[in-house]
Amino acid sequence: MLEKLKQEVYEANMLLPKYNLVTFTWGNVSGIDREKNLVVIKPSGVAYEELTPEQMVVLDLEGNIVEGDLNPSSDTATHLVLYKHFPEIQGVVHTHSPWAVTFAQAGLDVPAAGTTHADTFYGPVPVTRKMKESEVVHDYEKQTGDVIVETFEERKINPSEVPAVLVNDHGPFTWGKSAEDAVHHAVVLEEVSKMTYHTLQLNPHQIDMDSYLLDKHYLRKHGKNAYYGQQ
Ligand SMILES: O=C(CO)[C@@H](O)[C@@H](O)COP(=O)(O)O
Repeated sequence: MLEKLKQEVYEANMLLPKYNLVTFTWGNVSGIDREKNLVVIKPSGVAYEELTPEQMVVLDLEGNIVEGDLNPSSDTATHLVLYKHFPEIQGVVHTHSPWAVTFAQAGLDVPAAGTTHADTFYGPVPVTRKMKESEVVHDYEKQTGDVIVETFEERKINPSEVPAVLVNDHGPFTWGKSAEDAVHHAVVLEEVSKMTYHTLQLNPHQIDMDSYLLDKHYLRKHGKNAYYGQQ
């Protein structure tokens, strides 16, 4: 079942070591079939060198395993919350990539500091609030997803325009129109986090780019005015 999606999700997972986004097994990618409402995700704790498409785990949106011999990623419940609340997304990525984690651990947004950022993210990549003890001890992974959704709702951020978040004290989640697209956003987030960290060292003032430049760079690649199609 879902052999094509399993292959796509497997290939997207293998992009994480290719782009140096994971150490050991600190990351996972999933994809969804929106017609069947089934999610395919990396199994928990399996080394990338040993990963195969057949090992991908299939679940329904309530987290019931439909197919697979291995345990799904421990972050599965967070992925499921994102699929339920952001209906336009088809892939989700979680990593512990170091520059994005640096901002998450500092409890800071990644500000929109230049055009590299603006080509992909239409504004700062937000950091969530810290999680409460009750949220950590009970249903931690689902509550992680809930805190991400809360952040986008409270700050009125469109998840299609900013397809990434930093979970406070933890790390990045990204999403996209496919599993591969979500990995693309994870790569860009890591690169802009690194650049912005260094920019802040050189000049901690006036780091936010002008809104007209943000508009120019984001809108020429995305939305109805995109002149060379959707990215
Ligand atoms: O967030 C964490 C650990 O803090 C997990 O994403 C990471 O260890 C990967 O777990 P899985 O192997 O996907 O279960």
